Amino acid sequence: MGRVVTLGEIMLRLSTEQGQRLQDSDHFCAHYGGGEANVAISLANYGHTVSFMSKVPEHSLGLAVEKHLRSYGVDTSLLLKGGPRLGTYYMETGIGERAASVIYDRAGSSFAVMGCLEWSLEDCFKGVDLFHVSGITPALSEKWRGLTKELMEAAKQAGCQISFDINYRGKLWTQQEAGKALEQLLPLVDICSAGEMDALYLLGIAKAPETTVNPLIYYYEKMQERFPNIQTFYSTKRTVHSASENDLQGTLWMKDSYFESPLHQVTSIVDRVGGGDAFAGGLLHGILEEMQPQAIIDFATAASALKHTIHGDCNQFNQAEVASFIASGSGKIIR
Ligand SMILES: O=C(O)C(=O)C[C@H](O)[C@H](O)CO
Repeated sequence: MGRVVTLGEIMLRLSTEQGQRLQDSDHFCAHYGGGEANVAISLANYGHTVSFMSKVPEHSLGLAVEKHLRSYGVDTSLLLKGGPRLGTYYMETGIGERAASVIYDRAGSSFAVMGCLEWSLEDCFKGVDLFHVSGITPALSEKWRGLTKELMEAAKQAGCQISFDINYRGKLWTQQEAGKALEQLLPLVDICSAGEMDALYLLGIAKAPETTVNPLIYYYEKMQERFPNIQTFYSTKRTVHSASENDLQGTLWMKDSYFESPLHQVTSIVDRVGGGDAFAGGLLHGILEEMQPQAIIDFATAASALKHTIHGDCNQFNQAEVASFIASGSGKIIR
């Protein structure tokens, strides 16, 4: 089992009941979530030793976040307390033809307004195998662009592998801002979640020629040419039939070869937020456990499919449960 640190913002999510509009709701379901916190929880579920680096206010909501993380076995010794507020987001839950929609209320949060690194970096990364970050953090402020890079450099110097999920959030920054930041950050990365849209719109890679048999392989190769330090790329291919029915397939570029999982026909989706984080968590688990590439992508995709059956942002299945879901062939899998 590995030792992992993830960094990012965690928020209170308030979501409507299915069939309700946000403006008409008189009650909400409360969950806590954030891309990198969700990955931390997945990895802790699989038995890794995981710490989550963030900052939350010193009041009941900060305490609730701490309890949430600890309930999944995530170490909170790097969770700083203080600052003005906890970021929040509202979700109008989707159903059928109507997709879910999100409103962020996170400006000025304790994490977003951090102006310097308040951790002792030597202690953070000593003995740590993997440091996981996502593009959500540098999107929060100009300051965080620099701080993210400093943290990645410190982790790298301490011998950690660096995992980065591009996780582009158009509500937080423009494609130009993201592209510029990625040029700075990706040279430090070993494992990267990036797909066709990221290659085209953030990294400025030209569209694959019409004759390309598998454009994704083309984009993975082009991204690796640009950032040869990145040995592993991964992403999901999702076909959305409705808010409650998606086809999901995981893809992986590793050891200069392409792997893809069986196609999962995910129906009766309860909550797809965090599906990508469950996928990343499964992928990183496979890498930490030195599984074969095909087994890694199968595990990660199955973990993501399972997450879609659970309310809230985080994956709540352990290693044995994901493995038995794969073994039973349950769910609709097309091979
Ligand atoms: O959108 C964000 O910034 C979040 O971190 C909220 C969710 O937890 C995240 O989108 C799930 O990937």
